[in-house]
Amino acid sequence: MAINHPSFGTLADDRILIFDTTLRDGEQSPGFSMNLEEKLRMAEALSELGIDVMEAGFPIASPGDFESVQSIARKFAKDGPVVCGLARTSPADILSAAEAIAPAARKRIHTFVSTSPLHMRVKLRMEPDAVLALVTASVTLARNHTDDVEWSAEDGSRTEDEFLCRCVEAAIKAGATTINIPDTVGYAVPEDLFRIFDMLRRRVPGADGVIFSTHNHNDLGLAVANTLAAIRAGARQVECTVNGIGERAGNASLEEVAMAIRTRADVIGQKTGIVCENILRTSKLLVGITGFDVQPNKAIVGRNAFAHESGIHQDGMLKDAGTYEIMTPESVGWAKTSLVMGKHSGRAAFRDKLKTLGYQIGDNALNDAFRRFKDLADRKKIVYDEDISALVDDEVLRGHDRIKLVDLSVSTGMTTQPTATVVLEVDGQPRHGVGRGDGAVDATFVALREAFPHEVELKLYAVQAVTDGTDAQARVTVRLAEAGKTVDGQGADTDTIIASARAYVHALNKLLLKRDRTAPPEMARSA
Ligand SMILES: CC(=O)SCCNC(=O)CCNC(=O)[C@H](O)C(C)(C)COP(=O)(O)OP(=O)(O)OC[C@H]1O[C@@H](n2cnc3c(N)ncnc32)[C@H](O)[C@@H]1OP(=O)(O)O
Ligand SMILES: CC(C)C(=O)C(=O)O
Ligand SMILES: [Mg+2]
Repeated sequence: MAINHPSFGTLADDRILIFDTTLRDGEQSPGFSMNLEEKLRMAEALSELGIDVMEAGFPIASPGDFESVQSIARKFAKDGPVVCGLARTSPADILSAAEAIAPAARKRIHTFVSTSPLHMRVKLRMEPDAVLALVTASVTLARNHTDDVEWSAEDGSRTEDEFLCRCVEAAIKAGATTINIPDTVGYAVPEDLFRIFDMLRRRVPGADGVIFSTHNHNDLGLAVANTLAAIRAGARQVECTVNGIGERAGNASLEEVAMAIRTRADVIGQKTGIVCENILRTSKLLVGITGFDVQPNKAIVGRNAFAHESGIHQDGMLKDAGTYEIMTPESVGWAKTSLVMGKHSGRAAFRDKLKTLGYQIGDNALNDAFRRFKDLADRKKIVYDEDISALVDDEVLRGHDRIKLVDLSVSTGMTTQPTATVVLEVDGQPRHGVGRGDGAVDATFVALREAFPHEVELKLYAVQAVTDGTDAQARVTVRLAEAGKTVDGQGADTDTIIASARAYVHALNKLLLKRDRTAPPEMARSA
C-alpha cells in the first residue's frame, strides 16, 4: 500500500528510502571524527549521491556536533535531502536537535530509547512501563517541532515481541512517521529480521501508515544480508553508511545495499534514488577525509572489486565481461575493469595488455616475452604496465641478437673481491667468462669482456627504478663507444646486476650491427 509521508508525499510501492548515517553513526567509528568543513564536503557529496535522509549528527553531544548539524541544515535550506538530528528521550536532547535542524527545508528528529530487557535493566535502570511512557513523551515533544519524526527501539532485535509491539504502537500513536528497529549489536541473522518486521507489520495497529526502517550493524558480517531480509518483510527505509563505517564493525554499507537492490531487482523488486555512478567518488572522498582506506577486497569500492588477475578469468573477461562481472565498473564510477598482470595471468591477458600498451609483436617474441613475464611475476608482487613495457622492450630489442646472456652469477661481500661468472651464447656457441672488479657491476663487465673479447669505451652507466618499491625493476642504460660509433644499450630486471649485464650485452649487439653495416662480411662476423 502506498504510504503518505510528510517529507516524501506518496511513496511509491517500489521505492526504498536511503537514510545515510555516515555523519552520525559512521562518525562513531574510533578515529573517524570529522571537522565542520569536512562534514560539509561529505554532506554535499551525499546529496549528489541521491540519498533521501541525511543523519547529520547528534546535536546535544557537543557544541561542534550542534554546529555541524545546523550548518548542514542551512546548506539544505532550499532543497536537498531531509536533514535529521539524533536525540535521546530527554527534552534537552530533542530541543537541541529541533533547533539544529530548523534551517533545513525538510527536517527530521530521530529519537530513540532502548527496549531490550538487558538495556532497560542495566543501562537505563528503568522499568518497561517507564520506558514506554518515555516513548510517548519523546515522540510527542519531537512532533511539536517537526512533522517528520523517527522513533528507534535501540537494541530492538533483542527486544521481546510483546513489548516491542507496545512501544511501536505508542510511538505511532504519538505521531512517529518512521519506525526504526535497529540490530544495534549486530546479533541478528536474516531470519530474525524478516520475522520481526513481518510480525510488527501484521500486529501493530497503524503499522500500515508508517515507514518501517532497518538499521543493522555488522558484528557478524551480516548487516547487508539483514537489511535485505528486512526489505523482504516490508521495511521501506534502509539506514546505512558509506564504506560501511560505524560503531564497532560498522553499519550496513550504502554501496553494497544500493548495488544489491539494483543488481538483483529481479528478486528484490525495489529501487533506490542513489546515483550509482557517484558511489566511488563519495567513497574516495570519505577515505580522503578520514584517512582510513577500505580493504582491497571490499565489495563495490575496494581496489580489487573489478580487478581480475587469474588467467582463466582474464581470458573469460576478454571474451565477454559477463563471465566474471555481475555489474560494470563504470556503473559505480570506476573507469574500467582492470586486468591485473601477475603470476596467475595467462597468454590471452598478456597479449591484450601488450595491445593496449601499443606493442605489435609476433608469436615467437610474444612467447619469449611471456616466459620472462611469468618469471618476473614470480619474483614481483605486482607487475605494472611500466614493468611490462620494460620487459618487452628488452625482449623485442633482443630478438635478433648475436650475443645472448645465458647465465650470470656474482659473489660479493665486504671482505671479498667481487667476482662474476657469465655464460654467453655467441652465434649459437657457448662462451664463458670470469671477472673480478671493484664492484659487482664492474666484475660483471670484466667477465663479459673475457667471454667475448672486445675493446670498447664505457661512456655512460645509468640505473633507474621502473616503479616504486624494493622489488621494482631496475632499468639500466649502458653507452659504449668504438671507433667513433656510440650505442646505447638497455636492460631491465628486478636485479640491478642482471639488468646491467643485459644492458651491456644489448649495447654490444648494437655495436656488432653497426660493424656488420660498415665492414666486409668476413670481418663483421669475427669477434
Ligand atoms: C546506539 C547508538 O549509536 S546511540 C548513539 C551513541 N552516540 C553517542 O553516544 C555519541 C555522543 N554521546 C555523547 O557525547 C555523550 O554520551 C552524551 C553527550 C550523549 C551524554 O553524555 P553524558 O551526559 O556524560 O552521559 P554518558 O555518556 O556518561 O551516559 C549516557 C547517559 O544517557 C542515558 N541514555 C542512554 N540512552 C538514552 C536514551 N535513549 N534516552 C535517555 N537517556 C539515555 C544513559 O542511561 C546514561 O544516563 P546516566 O548518566 O543517567 O546513567
Ligand atoms: C541510535 C540507533 C538508531 C543506533 O544507532 C543503533 O541502535 O545502532
Ligand atoms: Mg547504530
